[in-house]
Amino acid sequence: MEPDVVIVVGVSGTGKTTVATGISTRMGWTFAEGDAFHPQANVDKMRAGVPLTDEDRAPWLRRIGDWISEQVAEGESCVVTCSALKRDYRDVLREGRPQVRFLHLHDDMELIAARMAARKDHFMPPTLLPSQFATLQMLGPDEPGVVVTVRDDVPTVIRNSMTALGLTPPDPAGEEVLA
Ligand SMILES: Nc1ncnc2c1ncn2[C@@H]1O[C@H](COP(=O)(O)OP(=O)(O)OP(=O)(O)O)[C@@H](O)[C@H]1O
Ligand SMILES: O=C(O)[C@H](O)[C@@H](O)[C@H](O)[C@H](O)CO
Repeated sequence: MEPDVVIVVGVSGTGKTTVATGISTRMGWTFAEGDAFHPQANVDKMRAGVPLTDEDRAPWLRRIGDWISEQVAEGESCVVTCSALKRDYRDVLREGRPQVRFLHLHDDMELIAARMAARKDHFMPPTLLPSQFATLQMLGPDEPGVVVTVRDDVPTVIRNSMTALGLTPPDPAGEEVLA
């Protein structure tokens, strides 16, 4: 069977890591944290409160794409986080990888800013959130995937995301335990 690939996209703080790990656990898929593929210079820049440019993001997107290709080559279904704010970035991730679908987590800036403010030990400062929204191009109806609101609690957002993507956990009893 063809492996499934889900890329969880959206602005910083929208819950990509939280939801992607939830899907990975429930589905038994491999998971990668997109932030781990940033060159150190990108992390330093974001930590200093400076938004990344297209040039900064290019090597990062390539690395994430390479990781996905490795999973597919091994027949592994996978879920990976990557803000992929622009359609061009998502096109890079999809190019040559027909399995890719996007889960775009989204809500208004006020809600996400509050969650970022409460989050500890993360390099991304909440001051960068307005630039994330300014750069964001919403997932288009002609792109593969779904848009899900993140207003609900974590188990509900994970459940809504999986339903929207048509994903059923191999062991349905597992979901209650994890929720
Ligand atoms: N549905 C939710 N309800 C309440 N809090 C949430 C929800 N989803 C995520 N959070 C919290 O919001 C914060 C941001 O979530 P998370 O780190 O998963 O976002 P992210 O999109 O991966 O961020 P980044 O792109 O900056 O790495 C975390 O502290 C997380 O625990
Ligand atoms: O494209 C970007 O501007 C960045 O990559 C960010 O979105 C971060 O990777 C991440 O969200 C940090 O928390």
